[in-house]
Amino acid sequence: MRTSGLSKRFGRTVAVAGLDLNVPIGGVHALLGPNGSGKTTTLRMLLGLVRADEGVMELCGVPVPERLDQVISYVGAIVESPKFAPSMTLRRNLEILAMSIGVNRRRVTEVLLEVGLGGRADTRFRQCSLGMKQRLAIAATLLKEPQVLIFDEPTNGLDPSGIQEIRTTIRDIANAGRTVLISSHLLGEVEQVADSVSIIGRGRTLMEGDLATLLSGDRSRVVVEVADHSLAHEALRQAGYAVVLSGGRLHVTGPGGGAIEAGAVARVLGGVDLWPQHLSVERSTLESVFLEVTATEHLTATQGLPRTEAS
Ligand SMILES: Nc1ncnc2c1ncn2[C@@H]1O[C@H](COP(=O)(O)OP(=O)(O)OP(=O)(O)O)[C@@H](O)[C@H]1O
Repeated sequence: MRTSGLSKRFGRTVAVAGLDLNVPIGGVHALLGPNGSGKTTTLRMLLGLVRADEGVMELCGVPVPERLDQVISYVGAIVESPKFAPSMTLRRNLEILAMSIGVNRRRVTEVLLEVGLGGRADTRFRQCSLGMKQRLAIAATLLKEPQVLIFDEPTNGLDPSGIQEIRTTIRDIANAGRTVLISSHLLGEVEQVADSVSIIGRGRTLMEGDLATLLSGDRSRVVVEVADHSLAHEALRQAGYAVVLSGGRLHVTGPGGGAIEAGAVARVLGGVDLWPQHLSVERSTLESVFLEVTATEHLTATQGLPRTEAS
């Protein structure tokens, strides 16, 4: 899946602003962004539910929406809550759906097993927990044996055990060789389930890549506390570091987010006669990467700053 320069406005609201997205084949890819950053609109455009103003998109290797009809049967999606009959069992709900889309009834048992509902097939829909209902929705998308699954905020509104169930289900689907694209604003959830991630903010891609690489040692940062933030900030910036002030401390990352060494940071500060009261190295978590890239975005947007900085 791919988008390039994808844009969409709703009246005066810019929902998606030149979004470039590359979703690898296989595994779980997460579109991660704050509320209103354009995740749902992007998924809806990929599925032909909303028309893009500009840009190009590819789904399963073909341009969409132009040739969506050729690939839509390879794609299963949940972008809004599907409707099921409350008084019918899970199996019956899926059987009716299977008949309506020309899928053999035998497939119903398979998909129930795939989402871990094999033992609950005869439970009525209205007696199910929210987590089970969401797994049924996922089972419905699997009926056609799609290569690609697209789930918008799949754990929205679920309790911790429901979230855990969906996470396991999504992992199982990806482990079976399918590509799963999910949107989420929940960092912890994404960190536990995704293989790769696109961090988006205000309709644009801020960072994208393999999760393990994003969190690797190269992206660790040095946290320092000094008497004069402005002087330290300027000296570090001139030495090529990116600096964000947070919680009264400077968070320093290497040029372009590259490798950073605490000793080198201390030398720069010593060069302007600043001796840190605190200096530590922090390994990256998805939360720290997310805060770093979205802080840059916020500062750039609100203060017109040309690069990662705060004072
Ligand atoms: N149909 C619409 N009409 C008008 N504005 C819309 C419409 N759909 C989305 N928007 C606006 O576009 C922006 C992006 O919304 P979108 O739902 O794509 O973001 P999101 O990242 O999915 O957010 P959330 O996590 O809250 O679902 C928001 O400002 C939203 O209010």
